[in-house]
Amino acid sequence: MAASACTVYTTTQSLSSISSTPSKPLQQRHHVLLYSSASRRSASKRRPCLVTCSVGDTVVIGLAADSGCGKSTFMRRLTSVFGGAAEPPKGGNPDSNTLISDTTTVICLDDYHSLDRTGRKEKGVTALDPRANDFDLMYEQVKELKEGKAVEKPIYNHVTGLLDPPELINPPKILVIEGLHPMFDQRVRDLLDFSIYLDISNEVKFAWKIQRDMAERGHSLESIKASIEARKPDFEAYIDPQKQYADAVIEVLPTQLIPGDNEGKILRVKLIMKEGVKYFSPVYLFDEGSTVSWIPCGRKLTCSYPGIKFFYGPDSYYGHEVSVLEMDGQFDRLDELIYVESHLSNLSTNFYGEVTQQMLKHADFPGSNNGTGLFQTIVGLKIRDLYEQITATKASAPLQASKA
Ligand SMILES: Nc1ncnc2c1ncn2[C@@H]1O[C@H](COP(=O)(O)OP(=O)(O)OP(=O)(O)O)[C@@H](O)[C@H]1O
Ligand SMILES: O=C(CO)[C@H](O)[C@H](O)COP(=O)(O)O
Repeated sequence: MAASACTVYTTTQSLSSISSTPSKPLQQRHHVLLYSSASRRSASKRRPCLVTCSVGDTVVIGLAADSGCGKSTFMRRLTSVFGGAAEPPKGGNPDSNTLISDTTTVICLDDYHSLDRTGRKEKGVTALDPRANDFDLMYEQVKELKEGKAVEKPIYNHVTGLLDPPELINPPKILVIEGLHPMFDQRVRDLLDFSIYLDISNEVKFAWKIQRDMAERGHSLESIKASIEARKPDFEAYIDPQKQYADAVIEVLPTQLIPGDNEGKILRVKLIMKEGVKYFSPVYLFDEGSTVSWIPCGRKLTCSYPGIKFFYGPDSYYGHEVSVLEMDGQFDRLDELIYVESHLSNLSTNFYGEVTQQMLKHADFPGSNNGTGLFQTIVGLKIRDLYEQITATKASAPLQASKA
């Protein structure tokens, strides 16, 4: 990685001298944030790095999905690929949505809600509606972080439904912005080095919501149905269209191995990978560019009913050339995944069996026995590879320039 340490700033140094002048005063754009004016003022300031920071080295990843679609689980798999645990900022707001590890910082875009729960109710808008979100601030802060500058990011408190005073976010090596709208605003989209969309079909979303909200949160079946229905129009208008911009889409559908199944327990999962994306080369099964249908069950892979079926082939997705890897069914024995792994190529692993090792390490995470866990792990490894390629390119750039 390029060892381009930036200036060590002091807290007394004028902020305007170290950050570009915004097009309009930040205070003006904050008028709908509901926390106190003192904390609002501090949110509008960008605090410089207090120790050292790297300039423009932050790789930015976008992860879009509706609520309850597995973003947190995916993030836990991703941060694990880089090693070390991800934790909320130390000594900060206990209801912070941010997760920090040695390499990654994951920020939740719910923190850019410009209307709190009451505000949304009064205005009759959902959190999915762009009018309930501050895209100007999101753009400015993601840009600042990408440029190696620290920001004071607001916090949306899911416990109280209020906007809490902001928290300091230092520029990490990898910034993940996860939530409802990472690809909605073109300015934010253009800052992303890689983007992922978790596309959970309505049937599966419903099954997962029931599992979680009935078992863990005590909601009734009727209230879950009502909340899904209420979100649908805005989901279709503002969230779902973002998948056309994603570099990788993980699509989760009911199985086709059991006709008429609507339990949502056995899943058909597709990994849709865009061709021609810089620093990203799609994974393939057996032979790159061919169309392959594969049932691995037999002597080397234990499969109980209804078995496992893989598919791989080229396709078109929103007018883009893509490669699709699909897995229908679930593993009986996770250690046998090595057999499947050995038939996949371009996995960007550091050693043979790394995918299987990662999956075994997190066998207790939801989706570990099916394509959701497998493809999330693979995308995590591809992101590590992308990060390593970007930083290697940056590190060699001054060398190339000095040779010229
Ligand atoms: N791959 C999976 N297989 C089965 N169930 C899953 C899977 N991923 C997530 N779930 C279910 O969905 C629930 C929500 O998952 P998770 O917390 O990762 O989603 P989220 O998108 O971060 O949710 P939220 O935005 O509401 O915080 C889990 O508790 C689990 O019940
Ligand atoms: O879609 C969501 C993203 O997670 C939430 O519903 C949104 O952030 C509002 O949160 P809450 O329901 O806690 O007020």
